Amino acid sequence: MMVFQESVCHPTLFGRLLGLKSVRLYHDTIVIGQGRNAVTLTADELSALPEYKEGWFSARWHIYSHARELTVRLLPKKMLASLHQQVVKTLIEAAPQRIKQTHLQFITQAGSSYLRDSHIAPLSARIAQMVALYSETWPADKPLDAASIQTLHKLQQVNPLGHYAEALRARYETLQLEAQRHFLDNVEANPLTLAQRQAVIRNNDHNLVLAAAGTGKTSVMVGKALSLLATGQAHPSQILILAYNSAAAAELKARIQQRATDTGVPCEGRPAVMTFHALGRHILHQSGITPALSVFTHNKQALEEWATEWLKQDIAHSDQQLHTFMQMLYQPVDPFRFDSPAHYEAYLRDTEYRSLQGERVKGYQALLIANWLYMQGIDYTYAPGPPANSAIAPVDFQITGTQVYLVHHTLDRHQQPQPGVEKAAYLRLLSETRKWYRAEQATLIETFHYQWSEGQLTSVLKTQLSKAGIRLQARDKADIIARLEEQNALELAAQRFLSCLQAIRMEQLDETAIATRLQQHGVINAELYAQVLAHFHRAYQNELSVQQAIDFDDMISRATTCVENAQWKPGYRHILVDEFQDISTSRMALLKSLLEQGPAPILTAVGDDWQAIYRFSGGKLALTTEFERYVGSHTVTRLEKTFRYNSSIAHTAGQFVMANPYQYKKRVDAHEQVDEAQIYLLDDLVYGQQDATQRAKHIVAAIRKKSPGDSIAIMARYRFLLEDARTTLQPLSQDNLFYWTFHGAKGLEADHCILLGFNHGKLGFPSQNKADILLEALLPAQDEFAYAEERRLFYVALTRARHKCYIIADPLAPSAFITELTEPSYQVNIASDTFTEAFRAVYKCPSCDSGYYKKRKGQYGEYYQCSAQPGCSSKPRMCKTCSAPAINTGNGWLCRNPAC
Ligand SMILES: Nc1ncnc2c1ncn2[C@@H]1O[C@H](COP(=O)(O)OP(=O)(O)OP(=O)(O)O)[C@@H](O)[C@H]1O
Repeated sequence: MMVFQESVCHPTLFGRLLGLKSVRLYHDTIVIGQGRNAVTLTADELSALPEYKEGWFSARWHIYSHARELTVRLLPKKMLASLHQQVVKTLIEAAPQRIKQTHLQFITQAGSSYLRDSHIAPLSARIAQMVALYSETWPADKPLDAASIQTLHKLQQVNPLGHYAEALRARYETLQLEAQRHFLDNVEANPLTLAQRQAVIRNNDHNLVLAAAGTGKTSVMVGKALSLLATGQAHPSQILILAYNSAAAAELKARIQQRATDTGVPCEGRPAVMTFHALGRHILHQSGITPALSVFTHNKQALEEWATEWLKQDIAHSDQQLHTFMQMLYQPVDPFRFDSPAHYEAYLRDTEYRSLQGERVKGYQALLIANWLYMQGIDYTYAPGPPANSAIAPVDFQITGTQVYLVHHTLDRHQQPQPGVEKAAYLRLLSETRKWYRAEQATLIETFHYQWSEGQLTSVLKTQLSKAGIRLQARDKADIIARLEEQNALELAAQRFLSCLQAIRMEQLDETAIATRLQQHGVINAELYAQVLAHFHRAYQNELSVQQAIDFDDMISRATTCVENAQWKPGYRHILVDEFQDISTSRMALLKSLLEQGPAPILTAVGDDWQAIYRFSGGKLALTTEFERYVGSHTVTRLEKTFRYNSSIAHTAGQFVMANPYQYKKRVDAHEQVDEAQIYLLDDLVYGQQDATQRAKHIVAAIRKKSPGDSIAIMARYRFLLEDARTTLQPLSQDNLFYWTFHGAKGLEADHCILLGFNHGKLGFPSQNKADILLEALLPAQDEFAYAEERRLFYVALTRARHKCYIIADPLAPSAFITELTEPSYQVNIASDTFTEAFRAVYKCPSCDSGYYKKRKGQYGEYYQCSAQPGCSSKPRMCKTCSAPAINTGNGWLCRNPAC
């Protein structure tokens, strides 16, 4: 450090009268002026030698730093000259040392370590300052020593550093690849590939290791942790490794320890390998916060009971809450938002609206009317049936024991029906209907869609019914609540609220954010829902404080607060995160707090955007795909060589996942090249009967015969399918036979995989279960490609197999994925001609266009039913000649089989 001899130079008398400033040298600083307005510069900040300028009666002094230029005037010549000489002398004397230090800093940050983004600007500025100070303004009469000149010259050649960063990093990598060659050859069972080595060596502030399935992410995690220890870059306690779940954490921990022993890397106090939750618990514990874990975390039933009871109390509390609840019980839907009546009908087919009275009604607005009538104590008959005269429209309600009828029209204020409905025809029918009721001397009460959208529906109903002489006598609230309980409505609503609550907590949404999300998703009554959900969230938090307990989300969010408030100081210098594609907003917040509050730690995030399958539990894929935006500038290393599966599986699985244009494009090379397709598509027919698990059993037996020692995994989207398979396969030896759900198979591998359950429908794959629009809006955003997450899940499933993958599917009701896989470009080995389009066309339901006719067994023998039922109620017969489905054309039954 440069230190000045203390001295001061006050302005001349004239200068003082003008209020000009003094200059003082104190320790290593130059202080200009006095008191609060004084400007302070350290000697280290000077970017050029100061300039002394003499005038007639006084002198002035110019000083330069990187950030500013200062001039002090009207100073006594002699005093300023002496002060100036001292500063110049100090700077000159310090030159060789300062240049050396700068060089050392350069070597440390850009030569013997990976140049970090955060080091570029400060180091670059430092070099620029040295160059400016010691080469540009250097006095000719005091030559700099040769070594310093040479060093300065070298530094000048790589500045600005930003331009040379990649070259410097490449140089570092080359040196490290050589220096750590032996270690990286042996740290895992197989020598690491070049990309794996680069992922180990690269230590930018933020590092994203973007991989594909089976490319050895685990090897990178193990190799990186041990390399940091072996090269002395970190002490074990300075490394934190975060795994997605405890099984993965345990496996990683054991593997690191084993490999450390095998390679002789000292690993006492081995790196912390844990889940985000375990880290949260650790931080809370160390911060002296040790609340119990809520009973809700391990007893879902207790949680649901609490939520149901809370809802019950809440609606019992006020009429307004009950009213709100009744509006929210079913998701409001606006027929005018559908582009055709067919789409609206399809939506209605999939949604069952059940009124308080118990009947199934045709739409949301009819439901509101039915429930309102019930709550007002008015007995009614729903859809009393059209009168004999078929020229009039059917009405919706008849008030029991009266000639009062009620019809709700889907018309807007301008008498416009919903899109796709012909206005003239609608109005003609309406006019006929009115005429008919008038002639019958019956009262026809009419309500309209616009009254609902303008919030007037119930007040209109009230006025109209009173006018028609119907007495309204509100039912007791307790009766209504009892009715809701009988119908399980409170319990179902509580379950729905709880799913939303989970998303709200993982996504860390407040009331405004909830409302915004709901509005963006076009949810009707978004603000009302937001209010109620925020109210429910507060009640939940309150309940946890009453229990003096926390849940898993708290474990992470409260730990984040502890780190942010400096209640707990992180000491990690390296943070490695596995399965980064699945981390949630709240986990990211904890990670960010560690990065911001720690000793400038280095983050290495290892993930595969193709394998993001945990959106339902908060996994936010955008954190990976928009890493720059969420995390910051970074270095990407791609692992694109797979060791698990062959080129056939790599081709089919890769093409399948990349059919979604929103996924990253990757070229996955397989270690093992094969000429023939190794993914087989098989039908589920065994001796003419459909039985997928029997088919699986035959395949297992065949594999066992040919390759007795090989492992086999039976895999399905749903656990219940695995249970069925287990029962069927029970007689076979269970050695080396595994049963995995597609989600549970993440990270696992087997020689052969048999995949089941590719039906069409809600419990098929892809699942056609329509997600709740509320939950959809609250979960992390996803791309618009249909079944994007299910598609990734299929990718995970396909890539578990080392050798062969057998897909068993129903050719009569293939799911969309199977139909897609039969395209020649996928190069799947299709082992049955039942998957041809011509064959499928025979079974395709012409009524709903999405289902297939499936054979079922009933008490009177076999019959066909559409796989989209209950949404589709098409009822084909079985052709007496060829057993294919036959449909009613209006002129008789026609077999769908063209060859019949
Ligand atoms: N450099 C290598 N040379 C040979 N085999 C390797 C190499 N790296 C990893 N492997 C092997 O590749 C297989 C897959 O590795 P690993 O399970 O780490 O992959 P992964 O990227 O985690 O896959 P997934 O994401 O699908 O779980 C393992 O059998 C592993 O031993």
